[in-house]
Amino acid sequence: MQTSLPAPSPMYRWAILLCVSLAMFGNYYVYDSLWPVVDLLRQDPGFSYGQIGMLSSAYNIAALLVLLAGGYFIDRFGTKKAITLFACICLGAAVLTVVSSRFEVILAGRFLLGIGAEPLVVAATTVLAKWFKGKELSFAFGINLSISRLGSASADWSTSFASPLYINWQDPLWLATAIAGLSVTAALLYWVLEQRAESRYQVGEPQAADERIELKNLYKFSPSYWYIVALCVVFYATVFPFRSFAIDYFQQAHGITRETAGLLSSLLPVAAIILTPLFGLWVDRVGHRALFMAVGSLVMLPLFLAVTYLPAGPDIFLWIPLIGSADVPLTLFAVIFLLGAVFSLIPAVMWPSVAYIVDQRRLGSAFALMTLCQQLGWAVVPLIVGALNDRFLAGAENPSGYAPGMWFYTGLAATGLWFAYKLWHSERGPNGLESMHARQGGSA
Ligand SMILES: C[C@H](NC(=O)[C@@H](N)CCCCN)C(=O)O
Repeated sequence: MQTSLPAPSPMYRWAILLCVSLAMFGNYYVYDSLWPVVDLLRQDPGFSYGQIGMLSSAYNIAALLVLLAGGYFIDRFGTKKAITLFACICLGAAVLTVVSSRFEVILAGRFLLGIGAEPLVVAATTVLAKWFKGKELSFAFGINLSISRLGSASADWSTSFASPLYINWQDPLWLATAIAGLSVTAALLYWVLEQRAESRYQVGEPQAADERIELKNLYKFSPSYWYIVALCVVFYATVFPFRSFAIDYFQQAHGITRETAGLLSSLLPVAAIILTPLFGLWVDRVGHRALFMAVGSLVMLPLFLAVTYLPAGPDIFLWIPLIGSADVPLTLFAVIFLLGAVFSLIPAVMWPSVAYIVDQRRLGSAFALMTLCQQLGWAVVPLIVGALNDRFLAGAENPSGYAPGMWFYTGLAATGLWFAYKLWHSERGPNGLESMHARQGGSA
């Protein structure tokens, strides 16, 4: 066992965080770069909405197929090789998506992106857990997530800052390909830093050479892990699909314009960019991770019914610097702002919590399994909500037709609250997740 090496300096750890976050920025940018060219894809290659839907699903199907193997690869071959390989796959996917107008080629590009991008998220989370556990893990994860979400937001904003490219569908995707190149560069820099650290510093928990974990034990986890996974599934199965339907919902059910609806909806990632690291910093200081997750779930619980049944209230002036401004109904603003706060709080606490309850050697597998379960919920819920909206004839003439979908989201949020409570209940002891925070060294 190597225990005599010093711990890395804070500067070194933040350099690692920066490289990994830049790789994630590119990852999120490439994923979201397709949505602003949807209308151009419909005009020139002439794709249908059904085909666009397939481009979206191809990513999730690929992720479902590859995640467990991806987690194994990370734990078996290490994060240096994993991050670099997955970033290269994302770059290959970006190229494949842009080189041809043939639907099958673009579909293959999005499928390949699912193979690289989701395991890249898992590998990045594993790196942060290794380098920051017991220090400022939630804060570091929050910074990483903010930079990732900035990638998503930048893809949306590229319609403004790169507007000359939007004369055809390919040029914006070439920009995305260049940004995927930045991801690969950041991954290689991370490799160099990690390699250098191996001979100089003790990073993470010391491991004996013969401590390699057996494949059959790789996916055996405690009940607390499964409570976190269950919360993850219902949380993302609520927030991601709600976000997909939000702009249309605001237009149809609340009679606001597309521009205002878009601005309102963008409040969610914008709030997350700002608040996620702050919540991370807070939870690192005070611990009580399970309690924070329960509070987040509780805040989320009434939001979908509030947006359905509360009066719209007076208009307030919403201004997002560099993006735009509009008058928005107070109730919608309050609901989206609170949802944005929950979208910052729960991820900032939930993902790092796994690092405190799972053995470091199995973290890649643990994150991969959690992400796989997340994909399932995220894939199924939009189908259910879409079917409910169709069944109850939701639309501008019948806004109450959206209510069953909103009740469904509320049911999911209640289920999330239940799992957060179960987690809190099982982690209350002196060695539980509740008592771990940075000042204590944060180790289990
Ligand atoms: C950290 C978490 N990541 C995920 O949920 C990923 N599986 C999905 C990434 C989506 C890429 N646009 C998050 O983003 O909250």
